[in-house]
Amino acid sequence: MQSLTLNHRSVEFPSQVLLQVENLRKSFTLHQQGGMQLSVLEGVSLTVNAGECIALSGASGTGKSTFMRCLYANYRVDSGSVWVKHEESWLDLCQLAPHEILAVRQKTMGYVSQFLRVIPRVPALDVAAEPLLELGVNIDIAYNKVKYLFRCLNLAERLWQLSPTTFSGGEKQRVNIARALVVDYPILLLDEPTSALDASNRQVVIELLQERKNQGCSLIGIFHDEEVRSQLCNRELIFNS
Ligand SMILES: Nc1ncnc2c1ncn2[C@@H]1O[C@H](COP(=O)(O)OP(=O)(O)OP(=O)(O)O)[C@@H](O)[C@H]1O
Repeated sequence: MQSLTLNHRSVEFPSQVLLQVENLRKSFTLHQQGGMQLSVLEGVSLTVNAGECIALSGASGTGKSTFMRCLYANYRVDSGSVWVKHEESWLDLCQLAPHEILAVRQKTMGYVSQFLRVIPRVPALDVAAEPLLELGVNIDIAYNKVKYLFRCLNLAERLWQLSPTTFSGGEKQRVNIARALVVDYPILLLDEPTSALDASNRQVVIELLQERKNQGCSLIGIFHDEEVRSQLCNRELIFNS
């Protein structure tokens, strides 16, 4: 067991745990509907160990994406905690200042969103290398790592120096995956990472993610694809309306 004190609270989790969600509650205020409160998460808890893959499952509209956004601290929660093992400390993401959240995102928690945000004129190589460069990694090392991932993901070499603005959905998705895998994050959040891919590229992504799992990375994701779920996931967290 590891015991640390932070934010006036002592937390203790077994050493294999990387993420601990406690009693998370999130509601939305619908301002356009007379300030009506929509309660989406009503006390969700989850423990994730190193090397585990958890699928967030359940019908449409039950709160899977909302939960993911809370895990990445995109949403302010009503109550509850998201404890993350960041370097050797336990931090509650729900209590952190913006610059501390940024540090967790840079080193500990990667996120593969469904859609790549692209900037015209920035080449795919730079888009994918950016998270490593922000960590101060030498540019040649960063480019080599991205090139390795692009090759694994069958992204045609003629595209590497082009901005992904005009790429197909599947090409953009592979750039996005390379961008998330370029850093060895201990935790990866995945929002339908293979939704735009054909079967052979999907299999490549499954294998790359399996490799990360074997190295001890925790994966938490929304995987509508049954093939991805069956090959990767150890457990499901089922959301109900
Ligand atoms: N920013 C928001 N403001 C108001 N309501 C929201 C907001 N985001 C989500 N909701 C509502 O919260 C509920 C859960 O949405 P969420 O996107 O988390 O579901 P989901 O399980 O991911 O659905 P799907 O599988 O269709 O993507 C829905 O009723 C949705 O309308």
